Amino acid sequence: MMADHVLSDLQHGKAECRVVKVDRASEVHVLHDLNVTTQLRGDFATAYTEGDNTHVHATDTQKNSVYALAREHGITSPEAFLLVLAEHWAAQPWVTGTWFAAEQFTWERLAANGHSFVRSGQDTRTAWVQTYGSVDGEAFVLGGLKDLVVLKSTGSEFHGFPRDRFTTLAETDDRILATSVSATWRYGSRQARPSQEQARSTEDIDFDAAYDAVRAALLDAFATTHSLALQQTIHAMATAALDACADIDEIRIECPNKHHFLVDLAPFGLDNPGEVFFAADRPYGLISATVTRSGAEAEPRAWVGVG
Ligand SMILES: O=c1[nH]c(=O)c2[nH]c(=O)[nH]c2[nH]1
Repeated sequence: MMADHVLSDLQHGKAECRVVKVDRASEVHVLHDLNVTTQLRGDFATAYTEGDNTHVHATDTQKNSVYALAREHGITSPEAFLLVLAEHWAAQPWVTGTWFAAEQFTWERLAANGHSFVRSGQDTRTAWVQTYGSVDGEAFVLGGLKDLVVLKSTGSEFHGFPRDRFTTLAETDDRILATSVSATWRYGSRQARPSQEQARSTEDIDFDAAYDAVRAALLDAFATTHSLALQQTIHAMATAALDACADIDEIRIECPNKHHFLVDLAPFGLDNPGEVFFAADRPYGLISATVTRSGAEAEPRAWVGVG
């Protein structure tokens, strides 16, 4: 009976290792505050079928590796740190693939001295690295952000949509457009190799500069696009990001449409010329798209397991 069943998609690792690294090279300290998840793929089947753990790299060991490699290699950016983890784990026995994710929280240094900080920014930076094969196999790097909440109080319209017997939505040429942007982008494949030789090419990429350029482009496109639909704004943000950062080949954006409904104040003898809104929290529209640089190849393996 057992032989009829097929075991697949084995992965194990440690979720949400919170690591805070303080660079103390000068009196002006630098903080990196990450939430790291590790996952290994490989020849681990006998742990599942027989409880034989001979090949199982304990999730506790994976957690320890996060802290030890932070000390040995430092943390410059979430992407670079995940590449360090990938290089380490891809070289271990029985590992045929790896998957790492990180969130990075932002701290802003206070003016008083070099070692006091305030958490800043509601949005969170994200990154993923995954590898296929052992040391010289292929690796893919994604960067991103989530919870980037933006709103414009005019410059947004929505009309021309089909009407059927269930349609009640009024057409509008002036509404609030509000959303919480989740964006994930793929760095060009030349950057991503955990082997010694290819690791050098990852040094060519300034992941922090790329992140800053993409985030700024997303915000600028949101603000400056006169929107006829959130779909159009998403497309404008994605193309602006690709134009702003040559290091990325593909970007996925998902946006909830955070509806703001004009309140009918007529029962109170008041007009409402686009001033008083009810901010609904649910249900919300949910709109997404991927835009790939012209001529770049799609890399579905980069996105496996990335929600
Ligand atoms: O920008 C929008 N896109 C839609 O697809 C949609 N659907 C809807 O009801 N309102 C909106 N707004």
